[in-house]
Amino acid sequence: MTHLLDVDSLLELPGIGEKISGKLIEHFGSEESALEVLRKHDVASLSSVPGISEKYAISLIHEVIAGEEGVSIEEFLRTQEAYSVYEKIIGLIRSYAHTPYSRAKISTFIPYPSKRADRIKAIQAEIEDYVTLANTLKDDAELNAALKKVRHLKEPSKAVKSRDRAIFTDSKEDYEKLVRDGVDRYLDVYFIESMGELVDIAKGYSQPLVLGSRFAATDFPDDMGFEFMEGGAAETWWLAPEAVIAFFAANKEPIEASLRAIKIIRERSGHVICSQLDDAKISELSQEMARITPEGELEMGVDPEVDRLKGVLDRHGEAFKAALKKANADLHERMENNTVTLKGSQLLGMFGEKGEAGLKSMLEKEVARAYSAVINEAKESIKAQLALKPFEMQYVDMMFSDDIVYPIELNYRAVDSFKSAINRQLSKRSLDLKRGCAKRLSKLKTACMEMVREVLEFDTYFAIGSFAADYGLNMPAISDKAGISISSAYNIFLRGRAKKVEPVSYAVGIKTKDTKGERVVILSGVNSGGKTTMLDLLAQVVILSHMGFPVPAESAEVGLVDELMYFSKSKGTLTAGAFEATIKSFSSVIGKSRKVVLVDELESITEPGASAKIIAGILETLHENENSIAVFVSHLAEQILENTKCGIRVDGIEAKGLDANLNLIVDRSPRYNYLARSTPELIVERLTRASDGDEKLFYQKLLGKFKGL
Ligand SMILES: Nc1ncnc2c1ncn2[C@@H]1O[C@H](COP(=O)(O)OP(=O)(O)OP(=O)(O)O)[C@@H](O)[C@H]1O
Repeated sequence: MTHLLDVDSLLELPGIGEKISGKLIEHFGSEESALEVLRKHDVASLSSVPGISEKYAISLIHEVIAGEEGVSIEEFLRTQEAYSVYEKIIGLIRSYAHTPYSRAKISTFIPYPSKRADRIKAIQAEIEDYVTLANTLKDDAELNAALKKVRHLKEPSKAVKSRDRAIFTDSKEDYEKLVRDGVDRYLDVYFIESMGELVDIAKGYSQPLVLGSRFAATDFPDDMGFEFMEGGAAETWWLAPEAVIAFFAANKEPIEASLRAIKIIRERSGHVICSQLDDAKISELSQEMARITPEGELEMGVDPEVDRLKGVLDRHGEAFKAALKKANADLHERMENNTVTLKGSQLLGMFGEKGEAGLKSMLEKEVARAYSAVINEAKESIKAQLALKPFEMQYVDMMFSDDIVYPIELNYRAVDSFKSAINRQLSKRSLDLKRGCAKRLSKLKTACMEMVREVLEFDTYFAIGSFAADYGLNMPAISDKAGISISSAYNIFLRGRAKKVEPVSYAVGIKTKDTKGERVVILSGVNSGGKTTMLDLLAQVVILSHMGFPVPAESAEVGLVDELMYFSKSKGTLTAGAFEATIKSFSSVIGKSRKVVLVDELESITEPGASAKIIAGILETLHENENSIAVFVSHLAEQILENTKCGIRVDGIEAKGLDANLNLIVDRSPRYNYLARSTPELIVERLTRASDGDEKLFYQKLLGKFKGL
């Protein structure tokens, strides 16, 4: 078995060839990152690689575990039925997980053999805490809703590049660092070698930033607006705060959901989670996250000035249009109501030397008052509507012509200057605020990623705890010698299938007040009594307890083994070839290894006489192995016992009678040392009670035969 810690190439791992290795490296970026995913047993990430199914990802992780722990799932679950029971249990637990990550991770829990009793006990201790926790929190709707939104954090896939800002550097080192940190995804970054080159390219940007001191002393044209900064020292949060914020913005939902989940878990259960982030850090991170939108912008309400400027940009068009419309209407109305009275001399002046010009200037004076009044009203309304500051009003002033024009129109150049001025203010103020935000967030990135990982890990254990709490499971006592004893137990697969599940008690290989700890037993009983259900239950108990999980019993003791063999009922008499194959598969019971063997009605593989001999032989072999226990369900107990001399116990599930609805009343717990017969008598009694007339008389006659009448 290959341990991952000793491996530096994926190809050294079993199950990974050139093709898969290539896919993993391409997807995770490097061989080391791919190995890290395997080391973390992260099935969800593995199965997100195109071409890798979840089933294959799970089997790869099982290989990894086999290498790390020196155990393998196939060595424990030795038959297909044993594996099916394991898979069904895992399926049930998976339905309690809230995230694809934890759902997949649950499939990495496996049963351990007896040599890993330490591991089993360690898992037991951990799971027990989560069962207690789940009893408090499993139905907490808020917590469940929050957990559903948690997923691994990812680097943002798309970046919006600034068109105004760019970084120029003459240092190859600085340039490479900027590219490495992903700053070039958000701002253009240039490596420049000459001043001429710098000036040429920088012309295209309104906020060029030069890193390094080489060009600082140079005289540049004033209007280029260069900002200079020492290279090396500049951090990403300052140079491109959007690069830092983008990560948190893209992951806003899972981060905020994790924060909510942590708060609920801490407040409502006191469970220790994410100890590296105390309550103060959690609130700091929550506050920072509340400041940014999923698009990486500042949330409304963070800064009133940014909100005002954004409001101006959003609403200025409408405000200008409305003010202009009103100004024209007002001017029209004022002039409608205006009459101009001319004195006689003014009237005569019209025909004098200055003629029309004199009249126009006289009328202008009359209109000017009304014009300036409506223009002033328009400006005031724009100022009030957009909450403009005095210096911003300069641009508004320039929008209206001093000369009277009708209809009044806006000077669109002035409108553009106004918009640019507002935009400049907004980007400067946002940049300052984003830098503050990015500075604080950049310090929290590692802790934040760790936090989300822990919450996902929490959900895995919380799902196991919730499953155990929901099914009322209890931790079994673990012992050394092969054996199982369960009391008030029930088969978890019956839930939802049987109307009312009756708890059962049973023991094999462990001494109780009714048994001597016999290790090999035949379980006989009425049809539909619950024998198969009992075998399934025993398999569940063996698997769950070897995983370190609680079992479906009020109390249980389980002796650790190394293998589980479960053979289910064969569907009818087999062909000679299939019969041979089945007998061969039973040769695996040979050997002294510690094992639990469960077999359901092996007799149906061939005719009863031959079956009884074969079963007797197998039971004898198992009886010789001190380290194994076996339960064989069979209707041939008497014939089997005739074929062997070794002391095999026979237990029975017995029908006690018929209930008011003529259904069999079965005591589902096997009676020890009791050969339960199939109960044709009860069937005949049922027919008697359910019929009348001649038919009833006929059944009564048959019943009489049973009663010796
Ligand atoms: N403890 C129990 N509580 C409630 N219902 C049960 C219980 N055990 C078994 N049953 C129900 O009884 C029915 C028969 O069970 P099962 O198939 O295990 O019987 P069986 O003895 O193996 O029958 P057969 O001899 O016909 O194979 C099933 O429908 C099962 O759901």
